[in-house]
Amino acid sequence: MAYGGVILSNSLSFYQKRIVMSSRVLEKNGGASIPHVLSVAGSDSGAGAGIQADLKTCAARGVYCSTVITAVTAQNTVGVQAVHAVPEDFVAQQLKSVLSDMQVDVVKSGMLPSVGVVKALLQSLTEFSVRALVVDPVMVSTSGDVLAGPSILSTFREELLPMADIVTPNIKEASALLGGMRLETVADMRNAAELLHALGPRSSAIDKVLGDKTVAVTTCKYNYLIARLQKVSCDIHVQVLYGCVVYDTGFSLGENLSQKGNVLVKGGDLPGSLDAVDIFFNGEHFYELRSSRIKTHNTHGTGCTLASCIAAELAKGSPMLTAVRVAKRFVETALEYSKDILIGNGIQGPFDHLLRLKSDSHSFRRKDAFNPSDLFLYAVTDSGMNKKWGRSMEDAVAEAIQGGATIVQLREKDVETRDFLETTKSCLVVCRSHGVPLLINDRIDVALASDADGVHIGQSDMPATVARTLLGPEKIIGVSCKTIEQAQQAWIGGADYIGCGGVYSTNTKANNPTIGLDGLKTVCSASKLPVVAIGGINASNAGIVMQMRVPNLKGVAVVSALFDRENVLVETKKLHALLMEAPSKMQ
Ligand SMILES: Nc1ncnc2c1ncn2[C@@H]1O[C@H](COP(=O)(O)OP(=O)(O)OP(=O)(O)O)[C@@H](O)[C@H]1O
Ligand SMILES: Cc1ncc(CO)c(N)n1
Ligand SMILES: [Mg+2]
Repeated sequence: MAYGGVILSNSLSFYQKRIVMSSRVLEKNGGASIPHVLSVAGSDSGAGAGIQADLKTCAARGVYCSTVITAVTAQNTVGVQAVHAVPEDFVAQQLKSVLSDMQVDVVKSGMLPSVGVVKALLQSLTEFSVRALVVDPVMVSTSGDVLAGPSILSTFREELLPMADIVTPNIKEASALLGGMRLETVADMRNAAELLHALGPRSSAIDKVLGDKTVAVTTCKYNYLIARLQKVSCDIHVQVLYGCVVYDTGFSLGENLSQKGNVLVKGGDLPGSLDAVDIFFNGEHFYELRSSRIKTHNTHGTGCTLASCIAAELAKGSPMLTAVRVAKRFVETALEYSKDILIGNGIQGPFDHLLRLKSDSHSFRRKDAFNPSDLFLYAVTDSGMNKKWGRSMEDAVAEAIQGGATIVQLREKDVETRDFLETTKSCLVVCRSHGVPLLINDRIDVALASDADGVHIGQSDMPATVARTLLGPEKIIGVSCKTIEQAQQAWIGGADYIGCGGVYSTNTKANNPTIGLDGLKTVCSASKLPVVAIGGINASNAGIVMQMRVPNLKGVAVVSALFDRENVLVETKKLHALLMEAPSKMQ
């Protein structure tokens, strides 16, 4: 059938232009388009909810997030102390700045403190097309403070909800939107979801469409498609724009887009419920989404997080129900991870979106990035030796530390990766409980996976600069160097120390030319990094190495002299005592 395909509303032609424009930009920069959520919300100074939660959620989900700030709140774990609404025209200005320049996939709204701000948002959505609108109808914080007053209700109901692809009220908000209806059970929540759907999402957009006899435009469709409605004769058909090519889907409006709106009534605050139950209703089916209720006080911002995660998943191309399920799981995981963290003195703390702050991985962490005096007695393990003497790696490490080792490196050339990772994790527990850093030889992947303190790499491993990029600024990187040039490269690459040797010949490294005491002296004198001497060092020659008193030499690294012995504890103690006695620059 004929559908003309040429009659475009202003917004669609704008969008078309933008597709063309952005493909030009992509061509020019050789870049790729990335999923993008625009969060239109309030700032929470405590950073658990609002804009800050949205930024962290999108970062955690791998989606870019731009922000339009509607209000600045003075807020903490106790409550909301003050609210400063951003002037409406300034909200409009921020919307224009972002939407006129960036290709936003999904808009997520949170705190909209006044009717004027809602109108500014609605106005921009008619000017700039996006694929979806997620509305979190924020009204009252869990602490009971009002973030958007009752005067907003009719605008929410009549103008914002109808534009939404999904609306995510909590129990109190659903009740307020439905004129104070009581919500006390899951059955009440279902009822509310149905009523809100009837009120709601997308319906008036469609009314507007039907009222407009020439052309109808809807702003979104998933999976990177933009849907467009067009009135042709008496039929309304849905057309889909993919890139700049127009397809007619053959669906008529009634069967398709009228089902588009979705409601999620969140039950985080449902009294007396053992599970955290949310009700999802898409106009056709109800889904009861359940997860176990995490016992924690750290739930501030769950609502904002859930909505921005839904937005992030939609931006990546997920269908709605999948996005909602992923988002619920994301909140549950973050709450479980953060249930014991302590931030603030109030009754409802924030949680950790990036799953990085937990105290047990930090309690014995080095405070400073790297302390060169840790190189004093450097124990390097060897699984062959431990096997020979019938002890586990964990026991060997524990004995070395008890004997005075100040840093440990796991040097395991012949173990399976899976076993190595498990061993590393157990050794980390031992090392952390003594505040001793644990490094991994060569295996950056194992260091990352186990969250060890760093790596020691050789000249044939990855360059220090690549290791630094992979490991980030906080991890320790040591590099084996024999020459001044290599030491210089290690410094440029962002290493923390160098291992210099072999000073004496050794069995632990085949075909490794020794550089002798002279070579060690030469490299140490030129090095900009602290140095640990390595290679054939034992109780009989450690004193000689140390008494050289060369600059930057901070300690000795030992393999066989500690681990190719029957009693690691005794040997380490012996070497430690010897090093302590020596009049050297090392300490
Ligand atoms: N203790 C909990 N354990 C597991 N999930 C929870 C818990 N509390 C809330 N949730 C989930 O978090 C999401 C947000 O729900 P909630 O009803 O708390 O929203 P909200 O009140 O708008 O949040 P807030 O105002 O704190 O930002 C829902 O999916 C809910 O089921
Ligand atoms: C700014 C802001 N937005 C949303 C909420 C709801 O949690 C909050 N407490 N603060
Ligand atoms: Mg809540």
